[in-house]
Amino acid sequence: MLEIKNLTHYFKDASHPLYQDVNLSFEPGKMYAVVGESGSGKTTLLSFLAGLDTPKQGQILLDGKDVNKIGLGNFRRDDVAIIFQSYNLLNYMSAYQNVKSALSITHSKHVGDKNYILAALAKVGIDEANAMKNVQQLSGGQQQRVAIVRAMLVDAPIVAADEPTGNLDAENSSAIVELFKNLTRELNKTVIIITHDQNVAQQADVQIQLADHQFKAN
Ligand SMILES: Nc1ncnc2c1ncn2[C@@H]1O[C@H](COP(=O)(O)OP(=O)(O)OP(=O)(O)O)[C@@H](O)[C@H]1O
Repeated sequence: MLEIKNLTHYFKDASHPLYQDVNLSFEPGKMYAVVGESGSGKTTLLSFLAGLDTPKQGQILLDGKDVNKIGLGNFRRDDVAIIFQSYNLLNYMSAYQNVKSALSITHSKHVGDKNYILAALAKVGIDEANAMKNVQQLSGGQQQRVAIVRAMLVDAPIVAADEPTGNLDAENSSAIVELFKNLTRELNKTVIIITHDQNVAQQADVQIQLADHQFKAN
């Protein structure tokens, strides 16, 4: 379980904190949507949960262990996979090679298992012919499906996504979130998505609203 304990953060002025003494837990097998007005601190929160930055006060714990004790480098490599709005696939490679190289970097036991990778891509609607094409020949929705498979198949228990449907139309975006949700349960991941899209947020198991220096989960 991923936990936030007594988190307080401000950038310049301690008397105007972005968050003040907040606590929150994220369970495996659940998808969380982080929502809030522009400037409410969604991206900053994700940067703490993904080990990219450290809050001024408080702790981020994974299974009871402070991520600073795990080491932020180790935490980022072993425990977190990140998905970006712009997919961030390696654009000189095929979909298959993109997933395979992520499994290789993270020393996954599935790295040599071509059928395993192709089956995962097929499940999200990328057939073998598309899996072997250069990713630049795929549509935006298809590329985001590849990015999701890539993040979900590595062993990391946490998947963090910043506006993963920001570049997609409503239909594609709903399909992508449904896919996320199914994979979250199937692979027992903790998935945390920042979104401005109310429809996306409503598909999550838990919505976390950032407002007035606090987090409200419902
Ligand atoms: N490195 C920084 N130095 C100073 N202020 C920062 C820094 N990063 C973010 N901020 C400020 O902290 C606040 C929260 O920023 P953050 O990007 O987390 O908000 P957000 O909710 O993700 O916004 P948006 O929806 O517009 O992306 C903003 O007022 C921003 O200007």
